[in-house]
Amino acid sequence: MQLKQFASLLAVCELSGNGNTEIKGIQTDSRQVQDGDMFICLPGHTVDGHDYADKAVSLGAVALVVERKLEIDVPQLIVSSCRFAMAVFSDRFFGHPSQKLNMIGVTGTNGKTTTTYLIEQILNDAESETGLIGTIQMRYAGQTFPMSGTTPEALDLQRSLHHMVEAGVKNCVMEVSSHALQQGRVKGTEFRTAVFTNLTQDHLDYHHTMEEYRGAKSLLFARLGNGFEDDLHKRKYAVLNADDAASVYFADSTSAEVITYGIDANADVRASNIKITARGTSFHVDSFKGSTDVELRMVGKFNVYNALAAISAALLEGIELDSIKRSLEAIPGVDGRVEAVNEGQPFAVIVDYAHTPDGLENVLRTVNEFAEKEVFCVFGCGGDRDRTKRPIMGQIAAKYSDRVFVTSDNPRTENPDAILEDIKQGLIADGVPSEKYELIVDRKSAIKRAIELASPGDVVLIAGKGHETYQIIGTVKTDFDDRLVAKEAIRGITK
Ligand SMILES: CC(=O)N[C@H]1[C@@H](OP(=O)(O)OP(=O)(O)OC[C@H]2O[C@@H](n3ccc(=O)[nH]c3=O)[C@H](O)[C@@H]2O)O[C@H](CO)[C@@H](O)[C@@H]1O[C@H](C)C(=O)N[C@@H](C)C(=O)N[C@H](CCC(=O)O)C(=O)O
Ligand SMILES: Nc1ncnc2c1ncn2[C@@H]1O[C@H](COP(=O)(O)OP(=O)(O)OP(=O)(O)O)[C@@H](O)[C@H]1O
Ligand SMILES: N[C@H](CCC[C@H](N)C(=O)O)C(=O)O
Ligand SMILES: [Mg+2]
Repeated sequence: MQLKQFASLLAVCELSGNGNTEIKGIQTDSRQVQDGDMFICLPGHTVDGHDYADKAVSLGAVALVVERKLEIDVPQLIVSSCRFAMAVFSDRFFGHPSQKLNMIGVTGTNGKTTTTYLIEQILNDAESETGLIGTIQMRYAGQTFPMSGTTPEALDLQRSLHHMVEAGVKNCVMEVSSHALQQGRVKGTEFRTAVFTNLTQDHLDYHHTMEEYRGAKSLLFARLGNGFEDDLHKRKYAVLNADDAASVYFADSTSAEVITYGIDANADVRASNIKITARGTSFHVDSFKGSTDVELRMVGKFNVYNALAAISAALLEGIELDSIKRSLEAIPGVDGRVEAVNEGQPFAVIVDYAHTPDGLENVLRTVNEFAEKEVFCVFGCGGDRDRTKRPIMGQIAAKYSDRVFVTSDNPRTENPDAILEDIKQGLIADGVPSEKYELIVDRKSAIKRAIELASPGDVVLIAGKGHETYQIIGTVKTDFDDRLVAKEAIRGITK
């Protein structure tokens, strides 16, 4: 594609230099630039991409996209927003891939990864080749790719969607984070269905207030378009959680047809007769396409919500309820979500990714349902992230556990002890007796200590890092896997 063709995609775009310059690829990271690339200078939260333009050119960039003209002798497109230009250019360069895929986006504070996994499985079982993008990985057509975050930047996203199209993928189910929505990472991506899981506190470091956070999430629904089509396959849907108050706001934000799911409130897809055991969760579901009973192998009432969201999205794809039921019942669970660690010890050890107040409360309520004796909770909170959730999570841990081991999550560039102190403030405010909790900054020691103190019939919940196989302390990422650390600790006591 030539530079002038990119220029023609925007109303406000000044072309400086040779418009016939051939563009072989697009890059936003100077370190990745190859010969013939166009380099887009993104003004970031920490550094400004404009400062890396020289480096990009020295590595072979033949054109720049900038918000202010740079004194570099190379053709440039001067635009008002490089982020917006990135979305438009990437979508066009890769041939509008989202229009060739059936896109299902899932947003919400908790449950996105789980819900996308359920939808992926149901669609794949129905022989509709499906790609997945989210926190744990990206995968399609038998290949898996690691992810550095939950939702990729527009450029990486459009490139990946293009590869999916080339690989013959038909559907793509992806997690859409509030950061992504706010930063326009999914601008240019056409979704057929947008699914909302729930809205509870998280990310207030970034979105400042719950209203702002909700506003970011609403963009997914607002951008759906109306999809008032005779052709069923072109219609658009908003799948909303009837039991979450934010759904009313999202229903107002969208022109698409709204399908609701829930347990308490009346809904188009509704569960009843929920039974939770240590091995799974069963429920009855009534939907606009019939009724059935489902036996999930995943525990927790929250997983009923995730299953209902997946059932709703799958029914909209025309998949039979019986087939959906079979797929859901076959799913063993999602990596690092209520994952049992079993080395033959006489107590349960559960690793879970709960890293928000609501997530922690849900998982603790769940383990309390099957704990024969005491519940021990090992958890921490991530550094350089929402600080206000820390004392609240401390209070929740103390409320639903018999013993709490406050430790480090990913401290990142914050002082790990200071994070533990923030959590402790919640415990003090609630008058939790000091014998009930310990502050152990080293996560491995905290896990070891909880496992050493556990007695037969107890449950040790290790929350916050789930599938993560690393720990970030400062800017250094080292290998760390809660499941492996727990196994090692169990072997230590059973030797
Ligand atoms: C706040 C935020 O979202 N930050 C993201 C953002 O970083 P940034 O704006 O700070 O970028 P920057 O480092 O200032 O760089 C600006 C530009 O200069 C370029 N650069 C930089 C250095 C260099 O040598 N050469 C160069 O060209 C960069 O490639 C970039 O284009 O753009 C980066 C590149 O895409 C992301 O990696 C980074 O995610 C950071 C690591 C992050 O932690 N993001 C989290 C908060 C996040 O987005 N999380 C959500 C999940 C949340 C949920 O649970 O719901 C997610 O979707 O992952
Ligand atoms: N529907 C739900 N409601 C509340 N909590 C949930 C729900 N589903 C999962 N959880 C809790 O949240 C944790 C994370 O679940 P999951 O990874 O599916 O969420 P996510 O939205 O993808 O998270 P992230 O924002 O990190 O991508 C789980 O380990 C569980 O403790
Ligand atoms: N997607 C979440 C993941 C948090 C996981 C937790 N282990 C942490 O590092 O804080 C976030 O970016 O806030
Ligand atoms: Mg996720």
